Amino acid sequence: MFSTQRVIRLAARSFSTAVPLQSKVAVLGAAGGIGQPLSLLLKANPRVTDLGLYDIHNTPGVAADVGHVNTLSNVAGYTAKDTDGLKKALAGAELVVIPAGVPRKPGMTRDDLFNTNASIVRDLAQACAEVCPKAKLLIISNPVNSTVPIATEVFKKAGVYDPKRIFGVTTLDLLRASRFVGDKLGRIADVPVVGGHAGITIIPLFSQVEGLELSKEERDALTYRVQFGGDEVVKAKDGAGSATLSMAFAGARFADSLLRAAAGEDVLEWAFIRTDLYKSEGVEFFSTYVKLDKDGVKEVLPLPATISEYEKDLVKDAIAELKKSEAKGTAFVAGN
Ligand SMILES: NC(=O)c1ccc[n+]([C@@H]2O[C@H](COP(=O)([O-])OP(=O)(O)OC[C@H]3O[C@@H](n4cnc5c(N)ncnc54)[C@H](O)[C@@H]3O)[C@@H](O)[C@H]2O)c1
Ligand SMILES: O=C(O)C[C@H](O)C(=O)O
Repeated sequence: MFSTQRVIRLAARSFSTAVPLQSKVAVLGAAGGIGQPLSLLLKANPRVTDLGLYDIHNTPGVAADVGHVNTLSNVAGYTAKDTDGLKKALAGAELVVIPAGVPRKPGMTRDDLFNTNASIVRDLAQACAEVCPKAKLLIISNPVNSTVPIATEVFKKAGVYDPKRIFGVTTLDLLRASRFVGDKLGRIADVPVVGGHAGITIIPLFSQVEGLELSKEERDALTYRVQFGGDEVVKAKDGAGSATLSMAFAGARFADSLLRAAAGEDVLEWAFIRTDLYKSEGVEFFSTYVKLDKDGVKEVLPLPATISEYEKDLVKDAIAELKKSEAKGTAFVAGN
C-alpha cells in the first residue's frame, strides 16, 4: 500500500523537485476534458505555488476537488459569473495555459473549430494582455496553427507583444512520436517533432533518433500515425471529444519545462513559436527546437542539417499549409 505522501511524491517525480520561486499558473478552460486532469497534474507539481482556475462554469467544483491534494499550493476557481473572475484567475500569473474551446468530433479537421475557438482565444488573450502581459502563454486550443497567430496579434494590438512568451503547445505530438517508436526500439527515446499542429504540418524527425532503423514502409506508416494520431483518439472517443488525458500530461510537461527554465535550468523543448526561420517563405510561426530561460524563449534553433530528404519534403508541404492557417488567424484579429 502506498501512503498518500508517497503517491504525491510519485506523481511529482516526473517533474523536478526543487521549489525556488513563487509560481502562479492560471488555467483557462479548467473545467474541461483537458483542464481538469491538467489542473490536477499542476497541483502535483511542487514548483507551482498558486493555481488560478477559470472556466465559464463548474470551476469552483474542480478547484475544491483538486485543492484537497496535499501539496502546499493554493487553488482558487472562478467562473464567468464571478465579478472579475477571469481577472482574478489571471492576476499575478507567471504561466497561463489555455485549453478553452470546443474539441473535434469524427470527420472534422482542427480548422473546422476555427469559427468557435478563434473568438474564445482572442478574448482570453485580450484579458491576459491587460492583466498579466508578462506571463508566458501556453496555447492548447485548436487550431493551434491559427490560434497562436491570433493571440500574437492581440498582444501586438495591446502594445505588449514579446515573441519569447507566446507558445503553441505541440508536446502531444512529441509524446506520440516517442511512444509509437518505443515498441520498435524497446525503449523510450525523444523524437523531435517540428512544423505545426495539424495533419501534414506535423513532422516527426525520425532521422534524428540514434539507433533507429526504419524501412521505407515503417517510416511512412509511423509518420502518418504521428500526423494523424489525434484522429485516432477522436475516432475511438466516437463523438465524445478528442485527446484529453495525454494532452493534460503533455501540457503539464511543457509547463514544467518553463518553470524549470524560470528557475535557472537549461531546458530544450519543442514548441510552435514566432521565428524568422521560414519568414522568407511567408511563414512566421513554426514549431522547432527552442532553448528556454526565465524570460521564455532564449534561442530558436534551426532544424538539424542532418534531416533526411524525405523530411525536407515534408517541411515544404507543411509550409504551404502553415501559411494559410497563419494568414487566417492574423486576418481574424485584423477584422478582414
Ligand atoms: N494542442 C493540442 O495538442 C491539443 C490536444 C488536445 C485538444 N486540443 C484542443 O483543446 C481544446 C479543449 O479540448 P477539451 O477536450 O478540453 O474540450 P472540452 O470541451 O472538454 O473543454 C473545453 C472547456 O473550455 C471551456 N470554455 C469554453 N469557452 C470558454 C471561455 N470563453 N473561457 C473559458 N473557458 C471556456 C468549456 O466550458 C470547457 O469546460 C480543443 O480546442 C481541442 O481541440 C489541443
Ligand atoms: O486531434 C485533435 O483534435 C486534438 C489534438 O489536436 C490532438 O492532436 O489530439
